[in-house]
Amino acid sequence: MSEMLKVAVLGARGRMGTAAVAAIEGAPDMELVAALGRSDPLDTLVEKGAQVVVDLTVPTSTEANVRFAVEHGIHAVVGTTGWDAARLASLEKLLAGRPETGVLIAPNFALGSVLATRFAQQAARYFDSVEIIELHHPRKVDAPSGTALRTAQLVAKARADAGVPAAPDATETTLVGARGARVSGIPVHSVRLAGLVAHQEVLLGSEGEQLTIRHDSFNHDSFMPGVLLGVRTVSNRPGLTVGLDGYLDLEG
Ligand SMILES: NC(=O)C1=CN([C@@H]2O[C@H](COP(=O)(O)OP(=O)(O)OC[C@H]3O[C@@H](n4cnc5c(N)ncnc54)[C@H](O)[C@@H]3O)[C@@H](O)[C@H]2O)C=CC1
Ligand SMILES: O=C(O)C1=N[C@H](C(=O)O)C[C@H](O)C1
Repeated sequence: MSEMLKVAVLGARGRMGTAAVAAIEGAPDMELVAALGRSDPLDTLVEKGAQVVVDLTVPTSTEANVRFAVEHGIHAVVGTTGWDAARLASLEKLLAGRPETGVLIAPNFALGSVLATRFAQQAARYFDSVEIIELHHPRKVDAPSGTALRTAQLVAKARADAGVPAAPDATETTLVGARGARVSGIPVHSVRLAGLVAHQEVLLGSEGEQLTIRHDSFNHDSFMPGVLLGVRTVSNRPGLTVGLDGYLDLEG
């Protein structure tokens, strides 16, 4: 029998962390060696011999956690938001000195969400206008969501690559924020509403028609197959991968 993969979770008592701990404990090929909260020392990862760490913490903690893991040769699967271009570039530099270590930064682990973003990329060039609405529970600490940021960046790139002109918009706003925030030129609107979990709509419009690409996560279990896929794959993918789509065959 092959050896169990030793996995640790950071942010283990949060919404995602709690679900990840249960998923890892239920996986026949994994052993949960540490489940750490905010005040637990990162040295525990080394003491417990973690091979893969799953970071599900907060944007202000995640970079230091991942850097610690990489510096100690531990692969990292990261769901936490807050990884802007500067942080990613700095992490890539660190990984260059650790060529055997893999890091996955996944803005969204739900397969449906990954597919929805891919479909939006594919559709982006065919419509005059694109806007994104992301809707989440009110305890979410950041806005816009990491998923919306990535979707907007990929949609904008697809439109730029195809030479699509900027969306028509003659509006003169009388209140700041009325047209959402611009991410790579794409308007992104954030809704925070009691009862919601994680949802996103990409609205694509042209004269006389609209395409809506919507994904809904109704609970945190929706993210767990992606987390487990990340944990199983990361050690075979040295360097930095951004987006779970990097571990999936979506071309077929
Ligand atoms: N990639 C994905 O599919 C998903 C990503 N997320 C993201 O994951 C992150 C966590 O989300 P939630 O679980 O909803 O938040 P949460 O607030 O329920 O949990 C975060 C936990 O991390 C702990 N924490 C903070 N700093 C820490 C540190 N240095 N070490 C260990 N633990 C620490 C907090 O005490 C808290 O228990 C957010 O950035 C969220 O946007 C959430 C859902 C899905
Ligand atoms: O905080 C959340 O809940 C979520 N965060 C991620 C994001 O910001 O995109 C993923 C998902 O939307 C849930």
